[in-house]
Amino acid sequence: MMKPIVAVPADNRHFEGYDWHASPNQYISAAAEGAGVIPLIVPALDALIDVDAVLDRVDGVLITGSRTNVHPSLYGEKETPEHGPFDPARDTVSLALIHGAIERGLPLLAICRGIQELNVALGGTLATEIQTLPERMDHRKPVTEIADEAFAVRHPVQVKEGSCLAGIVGAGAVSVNSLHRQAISALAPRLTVEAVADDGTIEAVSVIDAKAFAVGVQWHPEYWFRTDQPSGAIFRAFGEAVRSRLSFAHRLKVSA
Ligand SMILES: N[C@@H](CCC(=O)NCCCC(=O)O)C(=O)O
Repeated sequence: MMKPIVAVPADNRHFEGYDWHASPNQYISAAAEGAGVIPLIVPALDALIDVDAVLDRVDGVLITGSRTNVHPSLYGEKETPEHGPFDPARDTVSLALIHGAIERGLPLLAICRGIQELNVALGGTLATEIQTLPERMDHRKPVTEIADEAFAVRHPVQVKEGSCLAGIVGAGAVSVNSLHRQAISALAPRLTVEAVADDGTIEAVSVIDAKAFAVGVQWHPEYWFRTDQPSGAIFRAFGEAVRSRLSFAHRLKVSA
């Protein structure tokens, strides 16, 4: 069977004097090696990207984390300095990929900014600077230049019995890393909670009645997919869902 292709929305970045459509290697490598798929970075060019044309050609969607935040106007809030920085072109492409993947039954894995985009795409809201809210832990990235320290496992989440994630990593406590200052506030009506942190932060969700794997996690399984069992299992499960979608589409084509 052909290798499946998974769409990954790019971030807009400026470095070396150029504007780039870029995606961090940790997601691209985890998709290629951990899930066994071909990652296809989709430029964040706002409405110039025909997302339907992309979705016609791919077998799954991986939404990455990013330092930027979803623009608050997309969930009905006024912009403040605390909401930034933004990447509105990524918002446009990413939210369209999420909508399209769910509609078409393409497997979807959404990580960090990705779970936040998934919640906003389906009508939920986000809280910002969650470390300032009563009884909440500090979920922000540790201050260090060493990536292994920044992405080190920091706190447990409780994975719910009977959830999609429990079928992958087991129910109960799973240790995760944490590099975010926003989190889900009002949960979108089509989402169900799969895991929570001890301070009540929603750490994982899935789409109710999804036609395929459709999971979001607030942590970063992509960083440790080679060495951490639950992280590797999430990427393997995503890869299996994508392969089974490709073989289903292939069978349909052959029988047509
Ligand atoms: N902007 C959101 C999303 C956080 C996220 O995706 N972090 C990954 C970036 C990690 C880094 O800073 O290197 C938030 O802060 O909640």
